[in-house]
Amino acid sequence: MDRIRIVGGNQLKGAIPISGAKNAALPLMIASLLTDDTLTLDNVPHLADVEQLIRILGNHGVDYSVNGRRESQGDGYSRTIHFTARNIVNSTAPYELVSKMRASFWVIGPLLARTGEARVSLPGGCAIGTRPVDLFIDGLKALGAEIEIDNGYVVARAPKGLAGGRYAFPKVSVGATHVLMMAASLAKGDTVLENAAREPEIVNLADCLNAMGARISGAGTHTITIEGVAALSGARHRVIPDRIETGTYAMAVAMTGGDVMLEGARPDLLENALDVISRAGAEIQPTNEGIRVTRNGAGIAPVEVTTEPFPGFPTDLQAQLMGLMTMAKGRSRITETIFENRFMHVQELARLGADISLSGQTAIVEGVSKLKGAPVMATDLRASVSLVIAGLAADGETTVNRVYHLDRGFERLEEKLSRCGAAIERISG
Ligand SMILES: CC(=O)N[C@H]1[C@@H](OP(=O)(O)OP(=O)(O)OC[C@H]2O[C@@H](n3ccc(=O)[nH]c3=O)[C@H](O)[C@@H]2O)O[C@H](CO)[C@@H](O)[C@@H]1O
Ligand SMILES: C=C(OP(=O)(O)O)C(=O)O
Repeated sequence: MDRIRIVGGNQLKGAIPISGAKNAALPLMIASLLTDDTLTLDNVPHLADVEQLIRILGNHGVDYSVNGRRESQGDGYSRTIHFTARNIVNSTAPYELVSKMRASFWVIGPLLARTGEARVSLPGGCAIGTRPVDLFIDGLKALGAEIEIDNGYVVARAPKGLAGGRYAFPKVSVGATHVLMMAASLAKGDTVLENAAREPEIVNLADCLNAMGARISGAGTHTITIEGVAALSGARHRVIPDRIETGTYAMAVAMTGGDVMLEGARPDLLENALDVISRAGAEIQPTNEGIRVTRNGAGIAPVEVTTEPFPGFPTDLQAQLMGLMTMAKGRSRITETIFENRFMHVQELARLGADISLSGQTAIVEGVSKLKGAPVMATDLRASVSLVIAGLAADGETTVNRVYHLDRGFERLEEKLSRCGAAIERISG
């Protein structure tokens, strides 16, 4: 199993290219199930989750080629992939595939809309929380689907097709908003989604669906309206830059000090997080090339932050912020409101010398003047990169184990950081 070895203490200086967003690429790839035409996606990141979803879509009959070839592009960076679902050969998504990646549950919307039936395994819980699917079920029922749970599978049927409807989410859900937007695009009549998620990835998907012929308005606001159409066509669409990767590297620079250009990053995708990072003492400068992050001289200032749906501070940056705050000059408070169990990095950060206590859903971080390298274990995707951030500033050597978590969502992390002067390497095997 691969590990990441870091010797802390180097400042970061240089440029980091920001990859296409994992959380935008996944729903866009799933949208290819909605048409028998080719959907071409540019800027698809080279990540374990993307490779896994390619396998899952293949099970339903989606063929793909990468820049005209079936294999990945040599350099391993974000690439163009063509997806074609000429026929849906299988509307069952089995447990073995769905359990490996939660977002694969989202195939339920397009499969049901296109074929009138879908049998998708319940994804089960995951390290960060129980993550139920009740909102997907209630939302699809509002579009006329008949749904039952059978043997661990959600079995959804709409023999005469889906019909437009109104659904008000009792709680904001990114995944359920993606799924209902896709399903409603092929329903008969109009759909209104209230209290919809407003994340940039929702807007990216709506733009792509509209390019395929859908009629969606209001994406990015609380209320999304979808006029159903009889069929969707192919399109070419670009995956937005990864705002979580952007925020992660900005925090890494805030942690080590230095001067890094985050190439291709879009400040409008993470205003709240950038504000927090500048309150912590880093200088954030949007430019034509991306976002320049610098921190010279002054130390890290403590902050009080609560995670919220977009445009609030993202839960996917909570662990990284905690890594940064371990060395702040004072006490920080970080409250997690999205997932009930997203604090597993606390124990691992403590192994590096961090002083963190938990009070319910709030972590109280007393900044320390020094961290000391140690072997640590990644427990989930964002937790793993919080350990990298801490390791970059810790004295001596930190080894991050279970790097497969990191590979789900960070393209060539060790290469991007070592090019900026970090002493970081992957140890294979
Ligand atoms: C692949 C992807 O894009 N993943 C992101 C997506 O996950 P995901 O789409 O799974 O997250 P949701 O927005 O759905 O979850 C938000 C909250 O709603 C709850 N919930 C959700 C659905 C449901 O049917 N019932 C229910 O109770 C969840 O357990 C959670 O507490 O948004 C999360 C919140 O920004 C991010 O952390 C994830 O990185
Ligand atoms: C939690 C995440 O992903 P997923 O929803 O796929 O678990 C994430 O990207 O941080």
